Amino acid sequence: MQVHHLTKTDSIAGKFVAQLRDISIQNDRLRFRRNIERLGEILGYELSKTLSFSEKQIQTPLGKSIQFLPDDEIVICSILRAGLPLHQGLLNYFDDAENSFISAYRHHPNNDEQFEILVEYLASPSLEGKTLILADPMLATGRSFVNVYKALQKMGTPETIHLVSIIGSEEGIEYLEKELPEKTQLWIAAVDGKLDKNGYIVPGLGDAGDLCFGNKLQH
Ligand SMILES: O=P(O)(O)OC[C@H]1O[C@H](OP(=O)(O)OP(=O)(O)O)[C@H](O)[C@@H]1O
Ligand SMILES: O=c1cc[nH]c(=O)[nH]1
Ligand SMILES: [Mg+2]
Repeated sequence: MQVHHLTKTDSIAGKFVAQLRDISIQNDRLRFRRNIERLGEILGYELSKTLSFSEKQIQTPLGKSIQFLPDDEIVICSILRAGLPLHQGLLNYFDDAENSFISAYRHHPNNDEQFEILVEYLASPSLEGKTLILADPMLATGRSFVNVYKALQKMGTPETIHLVSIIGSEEGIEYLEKELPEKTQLWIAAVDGKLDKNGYIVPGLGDAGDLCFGNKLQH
């Protein structure tokens, strides 16, 4: 797996990540969602440089212009809930992409720290031969990305797989490297060192789904 780590080099993306993390700013839900969306736009722009381009002739009012345009058939798939604003950011740039939605949540069967990832809802076009962009802002244990990837296999085999995320853990990235095809590319804004006993990224940002949309009951 190739890892593209955005905030290794300084850019305005670092400010958006800082605002997502900052407890004095992150409870402004509108700003929180918009910062995820902005990072989706930036990560989407970066990954667009790896698409396949071909020459097209464009007629302007004054003449003809040669432009190189992407040929990839893109499907953006986001993992509910927290993937929604990231999905919107990607869709702002890949506006003619097809779209998939899939749910994944942490189910705590014994009301303790142990959890399993349940994947239930899936709506997707065929992925056969296409460029799949799988979006989830948090990559903690990596089990949501992997379980979702497995659930998507019945929709066909994508030609290219891009994972887009905002904050990941080193452990989660190692798990993806073991479980996902080698050709997978990960586009991520920041990588943190640790997970706590509840599987949350430290320092991370907290619970991305709740910060976007409000608390949910555990079940
Ligand atoms: O790498 P993992 O250990 O699988 O953790 C990451 C997952 O956890 C969060 O979802 P959550 O289950 O909180 O659902 P939500 O988006 O509905 O809040 C996040 O959005 C990822 O999907
Ligand atoms: O740190 C984490 C881990 C899982 N889900 C989140 O929203 N945050
Ligand atoms: Mg959550």
